[in-house]
Amino acid sequence: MSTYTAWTARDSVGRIAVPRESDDKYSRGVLGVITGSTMYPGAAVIGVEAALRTGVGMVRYLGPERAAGLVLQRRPEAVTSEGRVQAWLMGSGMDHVERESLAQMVEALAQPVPVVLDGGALDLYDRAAGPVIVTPHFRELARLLDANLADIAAGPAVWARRAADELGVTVLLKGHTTYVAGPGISLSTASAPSWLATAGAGDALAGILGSLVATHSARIQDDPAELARLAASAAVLHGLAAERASGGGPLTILDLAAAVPATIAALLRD
Ligand SMILES: NC(=O)C1=CN([C@@H]2O[C@H](COP(=O)(O)OP(=O)(O)OC[C@H]3O[C@@H](n4cnc5c(N)ncnc54)[C@H](OP(=O)(O)O)[C@@H]3O)[C@@H](O)[C@H]2O)[C@@H](O)CC1
Ligand SMILES: Nc1ncnc2c1ncn2[C@@H]1O[C@H](COP(=O)(O)OP(=O)(O)O)[C@@H](O)[C@H]1O
Repeated sequence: MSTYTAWTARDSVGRIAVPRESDDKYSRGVLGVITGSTMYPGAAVIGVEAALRTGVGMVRYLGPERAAGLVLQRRPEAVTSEGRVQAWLMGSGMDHVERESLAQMVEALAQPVPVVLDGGALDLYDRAAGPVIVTPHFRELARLLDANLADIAAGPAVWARRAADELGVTVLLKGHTTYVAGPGISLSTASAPSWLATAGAGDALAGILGSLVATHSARIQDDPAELARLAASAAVLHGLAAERASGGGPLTILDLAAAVPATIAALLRD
């Protein structure tokens, strides 16, 4: 039996790193990003956009050339040179079989920093030297565990917990309700409108989470359960930004990303 604690907007406020006077771009945290592919470059653009909108010192984007060009066109703030990072985000918009960035991902995974594994990089969890969070939807979790999709859809809370225990990582299982299971911790949140069921929504969540992880890298090393709290906070932010972008109607994912700064400002104010 898995008992989940509801994670709220109020709980999430403490997971937003507000810069101090003494901060610079490096001390705030640098997120390394290896996402997108020649086939799906849009996922890279969305993830980087969402990460920057969430507030991080720098994004280093190291994905395929076509995606890098589009990322830079949209976000010239992104840096495409290698260098030190406080966390990695990888896999969104990547085919899990034909991974053109596999060598870069394996090299990055050898670094002992926290890593967010999404989409086509989920199964690389056992190659990571640092703390890992995986962010599957139902179908991806079924593939990862070699389980039945219908069983997962019928009991996502139980399956998120089971996946965390079996794989030895923190799991964020996506859906109308998001379930997060980590070491000794199970959290759930359902702050998102169903308008969020649109392509690219998961890529934005991964970017928001990457940003929160990069700005709390040291805290995660000290307390492994912190990764779950950050993940639940990312899902809350994602849901509230979706609500703001939607206003009761349809939304696009870049509108969601654009709504993240005001969502954070409102959370910090209230
Ligand atoms: N902006 C970007 O760059 C974005 C890029 N993205 C990336 O795109 C890639 C390919 O995504 P995709 O959904 O096309 O994957 P695909 O393996 O064909 O199908 C997976 C399953 O879905 C089902 N299914 C599909 N269509 C269906 C339908 N009309 N109606 C009902 N079912 C349908 C289909 O079921 P089947 O047809 O087999 O019954 C299959 O089992 C992926 O790598 C993702 O990361 C996303 O992150 C979004 C934003
Ligand atoms: N019906 C829904 N209500 C609320 N949120 C949803 C709903 N369906 C999907 N979502 C959210 O949208 C996102 C979809 O992620 P994902 O399936 O990875 O999409 P994509 O691959 O298109 O980016 C997740 O954050 C999920 O929680």
